[in-house]
Amino acid sequence: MTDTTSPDRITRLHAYAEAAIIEDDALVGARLRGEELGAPAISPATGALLSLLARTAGAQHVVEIGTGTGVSGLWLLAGMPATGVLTTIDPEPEHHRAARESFTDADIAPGRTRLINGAPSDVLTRLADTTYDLVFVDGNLLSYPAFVTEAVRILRPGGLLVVNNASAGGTLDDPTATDPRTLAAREAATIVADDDRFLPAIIPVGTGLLAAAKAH
Ligand SMILES: C[S@@+](CC[C@H](N)C(=O)[O-])C[C@H]1O[C@@H](n2cnc3c(N)ncnc32)[C@H](O)[C@@H]1O
Repeated sequence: MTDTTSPDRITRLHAYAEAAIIEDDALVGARLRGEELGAPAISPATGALLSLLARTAGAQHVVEIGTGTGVSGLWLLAGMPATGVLTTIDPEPEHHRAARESFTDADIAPGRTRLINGAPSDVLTRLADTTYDLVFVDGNLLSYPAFVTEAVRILRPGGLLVVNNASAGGTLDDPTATDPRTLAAREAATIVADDDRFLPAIIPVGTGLLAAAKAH
């Protein structure tokens, strides 16, 4: 009988999940801008899953931490209703300029995106409690505990928290890894795991997604 848990098979399945997603010209352009500016984007399969989650959550009001050049934003917008608004935060003005180009290329109406340039930890504290349908956390791993704490606060009941790079680049499950990035990713996961209002799951796509639904 085939061993469905063999490392080879899992690696092939991951490769298939990524290769099965064909990105359109706007996404390809956004990804290229990210490579040029050193802002690595989520993987295609992660993007497809973000769209799926946004659509199933009926996400009208979405917050993204770590805009980059707009790859994850485009995937989120693709799953949101046409009236949905993406609020996306990044400290780098150059990344926001590139993301604006990406959104324009994809014919995203200007009113559908709110790009806030600033330190995400500061900007997040200004967002209202229990308002947002979905919060996508990306960007600086060291700040994940602060981001997740704020995300928990601003999500509405029934809202969805999605944390990118939940494996901290693959070190999270290594008990000997005690570097600050791994510790921060563990702390962020623990905040969610210890909060009885959340139903979490780790999804092995890209570098790992932590998804958690807030109780109604
Ligand atoms: C990995 S890229 C984001 C990629 C984007 N989410 C995507 O998939 O298209 C990380 C972004 O986080 C931003 N960033 C830098 N420092 C940050 C911080 N302290 N907090 C949050 N984001 C930060 C960077 O400017 C960069 O645009």
